[in-house]
Amino acid sequence: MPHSTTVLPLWDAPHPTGPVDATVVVPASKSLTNRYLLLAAMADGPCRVRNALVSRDADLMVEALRALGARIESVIGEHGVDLLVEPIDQSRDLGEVAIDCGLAGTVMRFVPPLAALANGIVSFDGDLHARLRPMRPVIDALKDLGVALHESGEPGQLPFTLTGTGALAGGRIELDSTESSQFISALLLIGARTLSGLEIISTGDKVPSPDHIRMTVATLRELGVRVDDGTEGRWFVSPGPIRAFDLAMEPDLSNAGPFLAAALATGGTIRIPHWPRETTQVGDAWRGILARMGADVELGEDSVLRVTGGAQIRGIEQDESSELAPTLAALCALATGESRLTGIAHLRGHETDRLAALAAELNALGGDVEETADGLIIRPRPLKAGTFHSYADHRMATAGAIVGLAVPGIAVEDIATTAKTMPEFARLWEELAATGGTKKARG
Ligand SMILES: O=C(O)C1=C[C@@H](OP(=O)(O)O)[C@@H](O)[C@H](O)C1
Ligand SMILES: C=C(OP(=O)(O)O)C(=O)O
Repeated sequence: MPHSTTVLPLWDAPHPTGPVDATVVVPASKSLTNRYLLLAAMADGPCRVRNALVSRDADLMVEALRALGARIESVIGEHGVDLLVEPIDQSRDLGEVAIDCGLAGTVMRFVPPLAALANGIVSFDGDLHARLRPMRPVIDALKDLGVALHESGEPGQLPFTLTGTGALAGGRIELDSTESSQFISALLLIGARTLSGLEIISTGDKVPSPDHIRMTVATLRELGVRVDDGTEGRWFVSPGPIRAFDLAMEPDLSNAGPFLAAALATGGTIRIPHWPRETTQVGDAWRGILARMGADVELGEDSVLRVTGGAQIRGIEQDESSELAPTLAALCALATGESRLTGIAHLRGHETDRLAALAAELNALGGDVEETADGLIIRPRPLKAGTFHSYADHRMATAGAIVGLAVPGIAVEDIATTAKTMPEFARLWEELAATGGTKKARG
């Protein structure tokens, strides 16, 4: 998809004149917050989601669940915002409700199966870019489960309307999840609330972002749901209650990525407190990735992750970097050797076609980025000043900010798009950059 022709504001990416040295408190995980919110709406009692993410995607989830009858109240908690959730009463007649999915994959994929369990006529739509994101496997799975669903836009995409009858029988669903792990997660999340449970079979060659499916399974098990994932490409969720909970959300380790990248891009040090010692978040992979790229990485007893960049950034070969890929690609463009990112063909169906967008933007600045069938080959070249377009994609905007640390004169279009998962990004980034010294920056 070409970048927007609408004139969007430009943000002068901060270009520190020396190494940064900062501690950054990263807001809560989108993937965890939106999973726990959805599960709270189906739980067997009131729940508390502590230190919840407050961002566009999380707000859209809250509004979607409220539209389906959940009562959600926001209170100030010990470490941030806590959300108190009273579950949905499936027998209550909702009438007709409309749900705005924005550009949130977790809302557009996870909420329709929940709506099928509620009692009402529920329509779904989202941003213009959202209408391009694949939805076919969720739509077909719901139809296979007997849900009346009318596609009112392009086939297999938003918008559509379904009629929930307050119950789903369950059964066996086959679906091709090559384009997103969220199709499988969406069904796993509601499986326990169907009458006979759900058997989910993945028919595609591979399931992308497998860490996110493991996160879904772990979250369900934590709340007492029985999930059999013993056979590759098959899951069975037993019917049963979802236990009410009171749990705190971890910081978003994927969103920690751009800040950690700043240590490498400037040869400085970044500390991220509250780094979980055990986690299902894909972002924990930063520790290994950044060490392989030449950084000193240490997770202290105090749960602070400290990353210090070296004199150079090493190129890397990385498979299945999932939502980490845009951040990684920006860092690879600043490296001294070639990088190959593989196993990320499905990024073409993310907020934008990320493979095309990254290649276009880095090459426009003088880079040498080649799109392959399933990823990117990035050969470092000296980059020049210019505009980095965001394509309504928060991770494109943060990739532009990373390039701006090393290259003077980068203007990032629509930095506000980072509100999808981190509304405070520009402020935190400016504070981080201000810790740079006065020596001339590399690049
Ligand atoms: O389930 C989730 O929370 C997510 C799954 C992944 O989606 P894909 O499988 O489409 O990559 C990831 O990229 C997205 O940011 C969040
Ligand atoms: C792919 C992403 O988001 P979504 O949850 O909208 O799929 C992402 O945040 O990188």
